[in-house]
Amino acid sequence: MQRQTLHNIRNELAKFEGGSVDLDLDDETGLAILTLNNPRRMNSMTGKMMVDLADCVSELTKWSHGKGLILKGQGGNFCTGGDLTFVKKALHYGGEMAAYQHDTLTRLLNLPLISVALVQGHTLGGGAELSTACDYRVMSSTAKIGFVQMKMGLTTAWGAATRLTRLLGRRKAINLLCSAKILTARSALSEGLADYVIPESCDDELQETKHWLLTNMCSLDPDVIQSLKRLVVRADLRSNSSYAP
Ligand SMILES: CCC(=O)SCCNC(=O)CCNC(=O)[C@H](O)C(C)(C)COP(=O)(O)OP(=O)(O)OC[C@H]1O[C@@H](n2cnc3c(N)ncnc32)[C@H](O)[C@@H]1OP(=O)(O)O
Repeated sequence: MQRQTLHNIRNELAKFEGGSVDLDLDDETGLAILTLNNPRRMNSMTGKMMVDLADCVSELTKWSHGKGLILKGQGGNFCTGGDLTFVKKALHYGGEMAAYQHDTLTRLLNLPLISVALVQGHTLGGGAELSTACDYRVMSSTAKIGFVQMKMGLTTAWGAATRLTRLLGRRKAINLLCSAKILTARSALSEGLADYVIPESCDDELQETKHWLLTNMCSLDPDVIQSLKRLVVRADLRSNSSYAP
């Protein structure tokens, strides 16, 4: 989509206030923490949060010290999708909102950083979609995740149908999207949607996720990691060139 069009959508979305998306860069570890911050509404996303997220992703593209990124929610839940108060007011703007989120989440997934969604508490609808815009999903043992949009008569709108199909294959993607079932962390792990379930005994899940990322994927220099991720993105785009965007 044209940058000018995205710019116009951005100006409209910014009018729907509430919450924020906050970015913390740590040059020493090379890890960035991206936090969805609307905890009274379970970190569901307002228009302003969509704009914040787009800005954070743009800032991350310029971060030369970066190796990894953890996307999380504030206060024990990841995200319950679109903020329904905002979504109801912006129903006439659904197509534009979807295009804007699609652009942001594609840029997020293709960042030259290894990204992990720390899935805690409720992760529903658009929240489940957001989690698929990361390379990996680490889940709290009590977390639940579900693509529940169809219960509201909606399809996924933030690109998850494409990303889930790439991640799990057609059969599993269709099943998760068309059943709207809500998976426990254990079921998500066995389906291949989650990559690691944090042990119940853990008392600092963010620290555990940082450790998992640093030891498994981010032990090399930032230059090497960023180059490898770019190669993987290029290979993925080439092998999926027949997909609609
Ligand atoms: C883009 C399209 C989409 O994302 S479609 C999917 C939209 N999301 C949903 O349908 C989830 C809606 N929320 C729920 O079903 C429940 O809140 C769930 C997550 C099951 C939690 O239930 P429970 O533990 O009883 O908490 P609760 O309902 O009292 O919620 C606490 C406060 O959070 C709010 N909240 C939660 N999710 C949203 C949301 N998506 N948009 C706006 N507000 C949300 C609730 O309204 C509640 O607020 P309040 O305390 O009543 O002021």
